[in-house]
Amino acid sequence: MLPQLFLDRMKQMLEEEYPAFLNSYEDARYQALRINPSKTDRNRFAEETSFHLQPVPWEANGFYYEKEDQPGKHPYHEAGVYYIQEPSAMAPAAYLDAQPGEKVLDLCAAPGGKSTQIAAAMQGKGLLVSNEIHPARAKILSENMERMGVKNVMVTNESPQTLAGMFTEYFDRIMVDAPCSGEGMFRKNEQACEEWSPENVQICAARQQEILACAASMLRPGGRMVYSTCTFAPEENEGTISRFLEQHPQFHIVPVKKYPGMADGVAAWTKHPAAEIGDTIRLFPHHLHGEGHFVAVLEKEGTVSENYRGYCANGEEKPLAKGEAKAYLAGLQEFLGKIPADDAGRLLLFGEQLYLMPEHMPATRRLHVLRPGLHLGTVKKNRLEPAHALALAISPQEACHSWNLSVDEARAYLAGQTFPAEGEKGWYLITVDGYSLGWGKLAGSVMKNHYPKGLRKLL
Ligand SMILES: C[S@@+](CC[C@H](N)C(=O)[O-])C[C@H]1O[C@@H](n2cnc3c(N)ncnc32)[C@H](O)[C@@H]1O
Repeated sequence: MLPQLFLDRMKQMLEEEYPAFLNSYEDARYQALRINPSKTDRNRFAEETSFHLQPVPWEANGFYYEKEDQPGKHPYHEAGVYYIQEPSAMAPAAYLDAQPGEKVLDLCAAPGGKSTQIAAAMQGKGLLVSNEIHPARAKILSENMERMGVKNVMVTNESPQTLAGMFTEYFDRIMVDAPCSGEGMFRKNEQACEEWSPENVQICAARQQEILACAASMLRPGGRMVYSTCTFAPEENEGTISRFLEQHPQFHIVPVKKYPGMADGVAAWTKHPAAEIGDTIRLFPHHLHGEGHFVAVLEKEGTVSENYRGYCANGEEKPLAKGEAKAYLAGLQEFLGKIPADDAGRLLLFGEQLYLMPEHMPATRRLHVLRPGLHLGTVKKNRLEPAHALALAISPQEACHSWNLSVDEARAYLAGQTFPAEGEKGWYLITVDGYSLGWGKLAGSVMKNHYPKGLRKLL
């Protein structure tokens, strides 16, 4: 049941459009997935798959699918070939327009829809800091980054305030997908509906102001910040952005291309609207194929020189010294083919865990870091055991040995089964139709299953 006070306010806001808005709650919701370009080519995938895909206009890798397709139950999902994401929720990261080689922060990142989308745009180059304040959600975020095979991400579990104390004018781009009252997700998420109240809208708006102030100080001059919510409440959208611009005059709203069905932010819905508030974007379910969302693209005045670095109180993390790294590089060669020279100089030992750091990764001390780059392996009795994350980040050509499975065989592998196999003994990258899934270890004609126990499932 939709809250009456919410409906009253929507009626006041939408006037003659209100019946169409209300009717949209009768329709089935649109479902979509985003193809992972580090694993497959979107055009080839769209042609070859049995899923019924139709493009999402605002995200090149985004496709609507039909209910019967059930992409979440296919082994390709576990292989990170795609990420299931609400179509409107693909708009903010598309507008962030992150580039390979940049330093990007996703401040409110769990479960990782926007972070995995930003990572795709960065093509493994540069530094992505994906942060989530809630520990349990940060863990899910970290697992999703792993599944999508992201190499250049540092996953942190911090408050925006702690990060703002560490980084000053450091990031080229920042995504603020703020916690909000979730009105746009009422159809998807009944809990959001039950927790809604006018008081909570006010609480969310105040929190958004604090988060945005932290983000503002971490963005470099000339940098881009995207603010988004999944609520219709003007206080949290036009209101939050207008107040932010009043307090941060060095920022302005960037006018961006709007796709058919996207509407303008509305000045009349807030008391002291910023001059260009109409350049923000409203997504309504009665105008386009997706749920309710709001997006504002902001830029900070100024320019920086080419070798600009920004300030990080921690400085850069130091990699393992050449001599020490040598033994680990030798260990890696038991399951990885060649290691590029650039990568060999960025190894990091975190307890018994070996990582490949993103370029210029901040030092991890005084930060809660769940993933300082790509997890390569675990040191066990002077040997190196390959990490699950590594399997998902490489192609069969990069592994010493690989073993391909059909979709049905992959289902059995994901459930934890071993299978008969012949070949040289050792570690094998297990793939489904050529897409990496995990590791197996061949000994005595049996491929032992090394798919992580915590992730095993019956699809
Ligand atoms: C809309 S969700 C993020 C969704 C995510 N960007 C995605 O695309 O998958 C907002 C996130 O903000 C987090 N959050 C809650 N309170 C916060 C705060 N005070 N500061 C920063 N983040 C907060 C929530 O835990 C939640 O994960």
